[in-house]
Amino acid sequence: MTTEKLVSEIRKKHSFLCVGLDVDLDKIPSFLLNEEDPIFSFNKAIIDATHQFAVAYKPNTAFYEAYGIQGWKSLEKTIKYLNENYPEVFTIADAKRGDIGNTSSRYAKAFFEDLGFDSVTVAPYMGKDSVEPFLNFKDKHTILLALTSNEGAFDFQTKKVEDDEVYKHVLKTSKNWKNSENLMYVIGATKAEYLAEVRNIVPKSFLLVPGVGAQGGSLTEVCKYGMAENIGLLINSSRGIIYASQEANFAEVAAKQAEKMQLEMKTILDGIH
Ligand SMILES: O=c1ccn([C@@H]2O[C@H](COP(=O)(O)O)[C@@H](O)[C@H]2O)c(=O)[nH]1
Repeated sequence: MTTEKLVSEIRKKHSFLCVGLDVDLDKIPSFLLNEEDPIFSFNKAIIDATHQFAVAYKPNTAFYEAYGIQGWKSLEKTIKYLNENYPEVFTIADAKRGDIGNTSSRYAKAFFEDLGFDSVTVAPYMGKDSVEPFLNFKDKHTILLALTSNEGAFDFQTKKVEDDEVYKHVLKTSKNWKNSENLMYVIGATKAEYLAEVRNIVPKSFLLVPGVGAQGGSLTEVCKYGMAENIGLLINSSRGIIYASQEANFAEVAAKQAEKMQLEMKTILDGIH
């Protein structure tokens, strides 16, 4: 998907909500465990109920890999279902990959060509040659971890090297890589106070912002400091939406939560036009 199409969907739906599909068989309603593929059945119900309020879906691959080959099959079915039934939504494989170039090119092929995701999250730690193979794919997006939502982000990402914090080096250096127009960045919602500085470096880039809801980040604060002219934000909520209820009406309750966030987003978008 092109960035222009993503922006147009955001404007059409008045939403920059990304729903995280982090499926844990211990947390889904127990009656679904009788289904042939409980993970896919859960995802399908969540997607069908929430798609009008969301512009993106983000399965975190860990939650699928944890169930072996069956989990990977559920992931394949989920992305196929999204691409066939809701081609207008932006899809993110939250896989946090990155390796020597030869290996990264295989990761890129797996997520972009074989599975058909629009984007994948990548760790910047191994540098340019580990990321550029992902950037070669037209209309596919590489979402680089810059300043993550967890406490451990302060171990390295905010440490100063040659007068700049490491996350700023990630932003500044990656801007010069080949096909850098295909880059987006992860900035945690719990680090909203850093967003003004982030925007000084990457004024137009899309930011994937996890950490609202269960991790305590604030949607309003993220928008205050992080919103760009082209909106430039995808705000993710996983547990806060998909596990809002474990009862028979779980999808309906998830939709209510998604709608609540979408309405907050609409109010913010209306306020800036
Ligand atoms: O900095 C980061 C990067 C990725 N994540 C992932 O996003 C979701 C958040 O889930 P919630 O349930 O809404 O807290 C999850 O898949 C994380 O692995 C992140 O939280 N922070």
